[in-house]
Amino acid sequence: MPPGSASGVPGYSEVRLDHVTKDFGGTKGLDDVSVAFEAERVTVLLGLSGSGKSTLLRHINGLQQPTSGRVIVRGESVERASGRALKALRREIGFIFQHFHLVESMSVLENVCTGTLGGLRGPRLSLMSYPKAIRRQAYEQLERVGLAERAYQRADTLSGGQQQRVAIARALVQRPKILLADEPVASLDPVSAAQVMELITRISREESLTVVCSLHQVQTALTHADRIVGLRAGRIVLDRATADIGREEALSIYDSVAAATPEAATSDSAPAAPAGAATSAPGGH
Ligand SMILES: Nc1ncnc2c1ncn2[C@@H]1O[C@H](COP(=O)(O)OP(=O)(O)OP(=O)(O)O)[C@@H](O)[C@H]1O
Repeated sequence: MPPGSASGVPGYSEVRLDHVTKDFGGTKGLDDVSVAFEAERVTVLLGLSGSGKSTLLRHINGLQQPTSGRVIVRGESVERASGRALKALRREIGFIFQHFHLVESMSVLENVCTGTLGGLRGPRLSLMSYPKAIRRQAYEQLERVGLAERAYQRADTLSGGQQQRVAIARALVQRPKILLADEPVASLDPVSAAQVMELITRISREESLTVVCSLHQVQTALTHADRIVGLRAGRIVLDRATADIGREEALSIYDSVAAATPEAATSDSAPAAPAGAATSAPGGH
C-alpha cells in the first residue's frame, strides 16, 4: 500500500473520482462524475456505446487526465502523479481488455510473465530470461485460472475464453489491488463469458480486489455484479447494489432506447445505440 493511504479507515475508498469532467474538445467523455469503488466489490459499468465507460476506466489508471476534478487511487492523486509514482500506482492496477492483447506467438506462460515487466529492469527476450520465482508465480496464476496444462502452448492455439483467462492470469501475476476490465466478455460465447465473469468475481473475493468492469450485457451484469453504475452521456444515472436493481431499472440506463425496443427486455444484450447516438472514437481513446 502506498505511504499515506489508509485502507480500512472509515470513508476511505480504493478508487475515488471527485467531480471529474473530461472534455474532448466539445464532447464530454465524463461530465461531473463523482463515484467511489471499494475492495472486494465487483462494480459493473453499463451504458450505451459512447456513454463514458472506457473513459472512466482510463482515468483510474492515469491513461487519461481529467479536464477538471480529481482521481484518487489508494490515497494517491492520479492526475498529480508522474513518472515513478504513476508507474508504481499502475503496478497496483491490472487491466484486461475485450481483445485480450496476448502475444500470439509466445507461449501461454511467457505471456503471463510479461505481466511483471513493469517491475523488472531491461527487456526479456524469452521465457527463460525471467527469474525462476516469476516463472513459478506465473505458473501458479495459470493453475488458478485452470490453464496450467496449457502453459507451454502458443497463445494463439487457445480459444477466446481461454485467452481471456490467460489475460487475467497476466494481470494477477503483478499482484494488483485493483482490476479494471473493459468489456472483457464482449468477444466471447455465453458459456465462456459466464466462466470469465465467475473467475473475476471469485478472484475479487480471494484477493480483496476492487473490480471495475464495463459490460454491454445487462443480464451478465445483474448476475455477476455487486453493484451497477449506469452512465449516459458521461453522467451517472444509476448507482446501486445489484440486489436492489430490477431488470427494467437496469434497462432504463439505456433511456428511451429501452422503451422503444420492447424486445430489449428479453434480450441479454444491451440495445444498440440509436441513429445519431454518440459512439466511441475508434481506437483513439
Ligand atoms: N480520444 C478521444 N478523443 C475524442 N473523443 C473521445 C476520445 N475518447 C472518447 N471520446 C468520446 O467520449 C465519449 C465517451 O467515450 P467512451 O469510449 O468512454 O465510451 P464507452 O461507453 O466506453 O463506449 P463503448 O461501449 O463503445 O466502448 C464518446 O462520445 C467518445 O466519442
